[in-house]
Amino acid sequence: MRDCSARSKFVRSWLKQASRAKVKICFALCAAVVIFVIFFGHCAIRFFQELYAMGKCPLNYNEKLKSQNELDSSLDLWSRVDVQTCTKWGAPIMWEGTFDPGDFDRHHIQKRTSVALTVFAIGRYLEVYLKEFLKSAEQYFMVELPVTYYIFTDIPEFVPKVKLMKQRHMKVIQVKNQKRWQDISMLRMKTIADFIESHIQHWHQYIFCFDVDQVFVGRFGSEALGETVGLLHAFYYRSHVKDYTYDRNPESAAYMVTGDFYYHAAIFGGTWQGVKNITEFCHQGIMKDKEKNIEALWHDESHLNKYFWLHKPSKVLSPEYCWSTIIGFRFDIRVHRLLWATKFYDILRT
Ligand SMILES: CC(=O)N[C@H]1[C@@H](OP(=O)(O)OP(=O)(O)OC[C@H]2O[C@@H](n3ccc(=O)[nH]c3=O)[C@H](O)[C@@H]2O)O[C@H](CO)[C@H](O)[C@@H]1O
Ligand SMILES: [Mn+2]
Repeated sequence: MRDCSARSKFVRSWLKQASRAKVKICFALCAAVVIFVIFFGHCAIRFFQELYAMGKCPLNYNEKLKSQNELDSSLDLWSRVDVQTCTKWGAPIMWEGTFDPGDFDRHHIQKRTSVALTVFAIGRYLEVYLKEFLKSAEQYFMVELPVTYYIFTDIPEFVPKVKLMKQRHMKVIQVKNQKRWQDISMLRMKTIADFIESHIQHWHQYIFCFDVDQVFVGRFGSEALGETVGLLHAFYYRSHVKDYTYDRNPESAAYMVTGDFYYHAAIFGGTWQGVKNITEFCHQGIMKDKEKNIEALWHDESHLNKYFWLHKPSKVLSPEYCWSTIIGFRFDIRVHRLLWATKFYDILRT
């Protein structure tokens, strides 16, 4: 009897000690996670984000896209099973490994494709970013094709001289500066729409519109060309749709409840007709908001997201096409094609 009660006493005290040890281990683990998150901040959160699966291409295994465009239907979508390689409406999402760069280049050289690149460098953005942007574009942007850079600036005389390759041209267009950086960013839509009407439609089949605060570091080639082209935002391509930062104000023309992806406005493109539709739509939305004295959460980007929700892009670029090293290493980003430059908002923005 006595033996039995001594044993149960021993077991109880052992259990007590074990549960105390468990509590201590749990506490230590929680503290480690909190310290990791505090010290590595956003990086820690983004590290865990990679574990969140992207959507799935709705085709059967090894099936090709059913596109009228022979190049899209030749894409090897199943060479990348770690990422989403097509959208639910059948547009390709361009990832390293899914396309043959030579096929696209040969096709566009034969079609005599000519590309316009628009970039705005207003105020201090001109001296800080434009030279590196242009120099790197000469190395990596559609190098097999004729390209004209259209540079919109308030101080044309400060545009840097950059040596251009054969078939490459540069034109500088003077525009007014604006009091607020938000207006500089938003007014680009109107300026681009007008310029397509007055000039680009007569000279180029395709146009790509870029932010200036970025640098090309790898091929950004003719595989990116399509009717309308949107870019997956590097910070959100593995986020849940409810975490996308769409405009949530029902009063705004950019208001969205849900969507397909979160697109980054630092790059968009397409045929001149496609980009004219995009930029006119965004400008009209921006003006409707101005009449109500409101502004969408992420300005032109919120309106661009609304456009691509209502009118699906015919091609989507993976975040390889505009990566931010702040996010850190990701297994699915096999090449960097363009990188965000360092942002100096406090000294650059008006
Ligand atoms: C992380 C982040 O905050 N992203 C938002 C921010 O992008 P960004 O922080 O990338 O915006 P940004 O400062 O690069 O401005 C957009 C572009 O407008 C031009 N520019 C702008 C200001 C200026 O004084 N001079 C000039 O030339 C320039 O080409 C620049 O690249 O703002 C955009 C406004 O559309 C979008 O809302 C983006 O989601
Ligand atoms: Mn930018």
